[in-house]
Amino acid sequence: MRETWSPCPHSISVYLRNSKTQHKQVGIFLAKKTELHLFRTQESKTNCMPLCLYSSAASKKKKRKMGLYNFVPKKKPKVSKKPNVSLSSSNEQVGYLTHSTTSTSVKLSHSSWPNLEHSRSLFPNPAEGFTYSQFQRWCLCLSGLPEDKENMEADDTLEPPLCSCRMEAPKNQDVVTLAEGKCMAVESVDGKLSLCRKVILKQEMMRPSLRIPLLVLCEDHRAGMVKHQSCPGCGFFCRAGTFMECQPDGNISHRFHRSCASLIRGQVYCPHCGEEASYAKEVTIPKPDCAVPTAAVPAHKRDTALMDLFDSSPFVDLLCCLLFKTSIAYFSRYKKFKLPPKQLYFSSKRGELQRILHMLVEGVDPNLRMDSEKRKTSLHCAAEEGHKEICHVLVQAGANLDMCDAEQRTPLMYACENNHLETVKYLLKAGASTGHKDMRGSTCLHLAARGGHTGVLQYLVSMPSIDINCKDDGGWAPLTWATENMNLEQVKMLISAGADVQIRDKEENVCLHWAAFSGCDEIAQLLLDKRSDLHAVNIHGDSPLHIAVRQNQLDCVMLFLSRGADVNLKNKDGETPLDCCSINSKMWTILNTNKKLTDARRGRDSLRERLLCRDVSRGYEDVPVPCVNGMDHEPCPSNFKYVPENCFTSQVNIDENITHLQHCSCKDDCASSSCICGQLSMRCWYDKDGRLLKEFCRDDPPFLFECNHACSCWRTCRNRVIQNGLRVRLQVFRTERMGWGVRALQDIPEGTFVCEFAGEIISDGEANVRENDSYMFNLDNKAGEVYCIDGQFYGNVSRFMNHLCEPNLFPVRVFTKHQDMRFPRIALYASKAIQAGDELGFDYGDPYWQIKKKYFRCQCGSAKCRYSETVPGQNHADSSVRALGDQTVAQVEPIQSANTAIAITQA
Ligand SMILES: C[S@@+](CC[C@H](N)C(=O)[O-])C[C@H]1O[C@@H](n2cnc3c(N)ncnc32)[C@H](O)[C@@H]1O
Repeated sequence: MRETWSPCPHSISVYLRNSKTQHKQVGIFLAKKTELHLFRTQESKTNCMPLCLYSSAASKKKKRKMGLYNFVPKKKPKVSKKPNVSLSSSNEQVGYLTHSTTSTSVKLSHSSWPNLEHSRSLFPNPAEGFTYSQFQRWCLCLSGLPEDKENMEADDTLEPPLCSCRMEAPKNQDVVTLAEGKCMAVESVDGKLSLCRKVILKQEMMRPSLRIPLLVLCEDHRAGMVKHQSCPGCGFFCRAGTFMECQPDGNISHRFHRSCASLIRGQVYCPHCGEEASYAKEVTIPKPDCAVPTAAVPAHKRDTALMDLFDSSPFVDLLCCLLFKTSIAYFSRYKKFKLPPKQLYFSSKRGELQRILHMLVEGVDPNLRMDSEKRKTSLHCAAEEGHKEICHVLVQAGANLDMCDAEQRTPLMYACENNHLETVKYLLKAGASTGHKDMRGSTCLHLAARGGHTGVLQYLVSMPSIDINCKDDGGWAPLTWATENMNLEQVKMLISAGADVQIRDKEENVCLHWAAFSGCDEIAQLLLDKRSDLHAVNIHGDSPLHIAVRQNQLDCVMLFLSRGADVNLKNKDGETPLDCCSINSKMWTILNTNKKLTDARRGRDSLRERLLCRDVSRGYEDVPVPCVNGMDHEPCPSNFKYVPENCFTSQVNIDENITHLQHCSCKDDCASSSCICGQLSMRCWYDKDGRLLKEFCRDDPPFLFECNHACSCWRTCRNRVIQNGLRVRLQVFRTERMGWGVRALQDIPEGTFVCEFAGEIISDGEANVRENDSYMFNLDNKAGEVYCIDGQFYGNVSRFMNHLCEPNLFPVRVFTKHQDMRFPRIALYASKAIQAGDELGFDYGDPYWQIKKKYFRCQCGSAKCRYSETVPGQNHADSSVRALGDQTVAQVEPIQSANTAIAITQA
């Protein structure tokens, strides 16, 4: 047995030497300012009981040598006054305590531990094999914490620690196995760290620094250890670069980093020999020819990714995975102290990393819930406190990232709520889900927005999986929270990340209502610039102006009035904004003046854009489709029934047989699917945002086949877009010359699915006998009976879309639930980037205009208009308006009527 064990930082280990000069650890000391407590190791059954030391008369004073544990103080103590435990009354020293953090050395004599006989009976039998255990001082001391610097500084017995470069520990098969028989040394070469993975020949372990566990080393590094070439401060081998060298005598030199010198009471000492470091010289070691390749750092992918996060700690950076695993294996052989499992939670709260490691080694369940703490786990607690490293250790030990506590919150939610950006980053990179909702329906994004944590919010919105418009139980989206909190920066960030300014809460308030409520005119202005509806009303009929007046938010009131807010708008109680403030107040005067001016301009104002209907879809779409008219007195169209999808009004047998389809097995992308008939490609044409890929041919678009119930993919698979319905904010508006039209209320990127052309599917025969063909879209099926979609009686928002000679939409035939080629769905996609406010339209096609040009000309107003030339004898300007729902059989022959149905251009 060698005399080779060394304590880790913060620990105080006590060793006994028997008559054969063997050392035996008998307990752990907890040092406080004025007292020492010795706790028994595993051989004794009772924990935390002060004990006394076994006395050995054979102990004699020896010179303190580096690399060897000994039981006497240094011959020439550098910094020491009398130990605070008065100890020896004779030469019968029995123990030497090394406290490596504070470099405290304490001599013990049996005179200070009078109950000698009692203690002896509790000690292990020296005949038994040696065991080793190391614990942090604070691990066992409920009152003393690891960084109890005050206590440490006050200790009068400070003395520099010595290195253990020449010590060797017995081999440990677990460590060798986990190190895969490769060297665990870390080299510092010109400031860069690299992990040596050379094959080891000897399995005995060494310890370059007391801060790290015992390592197995290759022959090269073993030799380097013996030559004191590793720095005892950090444990890295000083291979090349600038280091300090202490030369206590001519033959030997001790290398260390300047910053790793031992500092005691303002004095620096060599961390190898304890000599004053002022004698040490700075040396620059040239790079060796065969430096360890830097690429040889840990292989495990996940850990490598996670280690990137630990930039504050180079040691954890490089060795986290490897050493954690070896530590686990190492410590697991020496289970000595049992802490109650709940301690894991409290240690996670306090950031007690090493204690957590011990407990996990002891087998404490990292997913243990604390009933008294809302059933949180330790990971919840570490995330809440922002202890990133502890989160990592817990996750490595098997903690469930997405475990929910009693409030249905995940650890990530706590990190977000408490603004721990680094922990948030770590948990997300480790795979935490962003989609969870707590008991109030809040997601991480809500919590970050609610708390005003801009950094966390910014990071979250950059995650592809995030649903930026997700609502909590109050119907509030993150943008609503940011608006209510008056956080302009967050509002800007959320809007630029795609947040919907028109999103409504449970009371139908839009964000502008909340900006009015909180009185932030800058945010209100931003929302209005992003086309938020100034006249949106909530379930009480209150407009943002009502709210701003009631809250006495003068700046917002002025802004709304300057933007044309309606001072005469009545809410459900019949109140105008003027009724919401006290007569003759400043607010009242402003509003009253505005009202007078408004009334004076009534004639012109009567044609100002009015909201005719909040949602022409009557709630059938996921997003409302408002209808406004600022052009004439035409009321909201009501002569059709809104249908979000195609419908049949006569008996049609759709072939729903899709068993001949090879089921799609996509997970991330659907490109693997095969065709159904040898001609049709079932390739997924959508990108991760559900937009058509750039290479999708717009001039001659192929059929699209979306995944359906027969596929083996998830409902969330990316090859499902049009089946998810309308997602884009649209508005029906009165155009100047083309009757009703549709405009975008938001920016729409190219390739986005905008809406489906939905209506009543009728046969060609039926189309021929219908009087009005203005809303027909020819399905142009090649085989079997010919069908078209008529939006006249049954239709969705697309029935209002006009022809544009410079279209911004193009139609594509899409199949979702069936593959009956007679009945494709017609999906309209953005052919270019569309800005909020732009009218939306597609090309009705040449065949349409060949017939229609006899009756009216195109009014799209484009400089590139192809169908605007006047046909002699026709009053085209008038006919265009007449054509909107007025076209009769008299104007278009039935057979022509069917032929002029809008068709996909290329078809
Ligand atoms: C599908 S509807 C479009 C909605 C229609 N504007 C309305 O008010 O209901 C098609 C009809 O709109 C009119 N229209 C569409 N695009 C036009 C254009 N570029 N020029 C003139 N009229 C157009 C024609 O009367 C056409 O028959």
